[in-house]
Amino acid sequence: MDANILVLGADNVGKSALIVRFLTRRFIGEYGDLEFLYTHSVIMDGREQTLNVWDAPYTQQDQSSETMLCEKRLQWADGLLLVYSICDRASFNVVSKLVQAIKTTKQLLGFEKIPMVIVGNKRDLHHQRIVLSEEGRMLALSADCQFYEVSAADNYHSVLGVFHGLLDRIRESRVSVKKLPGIKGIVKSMSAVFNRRRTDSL
Ligand SMILES: Nc1nc2c(ncn2[C@@H]2O[C@H](COP(=O)(O)OP(=O)(O)OP(=O)(O)O)[C@@H](O)[C@H]2O)c(=O)[nH]1
Repeated sequence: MDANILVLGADNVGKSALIVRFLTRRFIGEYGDLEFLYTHSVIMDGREQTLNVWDAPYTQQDQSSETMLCEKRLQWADGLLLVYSICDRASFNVVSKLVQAIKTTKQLLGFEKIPMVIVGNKRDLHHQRIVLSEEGRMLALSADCQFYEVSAADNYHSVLGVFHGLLDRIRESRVSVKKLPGIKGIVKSMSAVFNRRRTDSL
């Protein structure tokens, strides 16, 4: 399975840190503020898979648009990772706004539901915590997605869990789309019934 993962969130919440931790197991401290598209092969369930991870900045245009901010990005993405910092209330508000904007964009453009996870990063800074875990959990519940609190600085395995959780959801969504019969499937099953009748009556 190949997958495109779009990482969204306010500045300085640790988007690059999470991606670099996942891809290299390392936390290097400073990442610059460039926009990056990372392509990486991982072995999951014994199979090689290609992941494209887009570290997308939160632009002026995103901030001014309530609805269509993500149109092109949503078209590209198979899964979304929305990140805030537990020490930064404004970054949590950005994720709430993104959830709303994604919902509206999907409704307006008739997109399929895109698998998504919400991540509260910088868990190691619990003494500076401003956003309660409960608030993150409630937001994820309202967005019908999974919620994680992690520290890109402290813990590789929890970051790995975030990406694997999202990849599982992407895989599940592909299976459920395949299960829908679609028009071809319906025609196929109807002709199977008619053919059986015809052969039965011979
Ligand atoms: N204590 C702590 N610091 C972190 C953690 N994750 C990232 N940081 C720090 O937070 C700062 C911002 O991290 P980045 O990964 O550059 O954040 P970003 O969201 O990609 O930021 P932009 O490039 O501005 O969009 C850096 O100084 C990181 O070292 C974390 O889990 N804990």
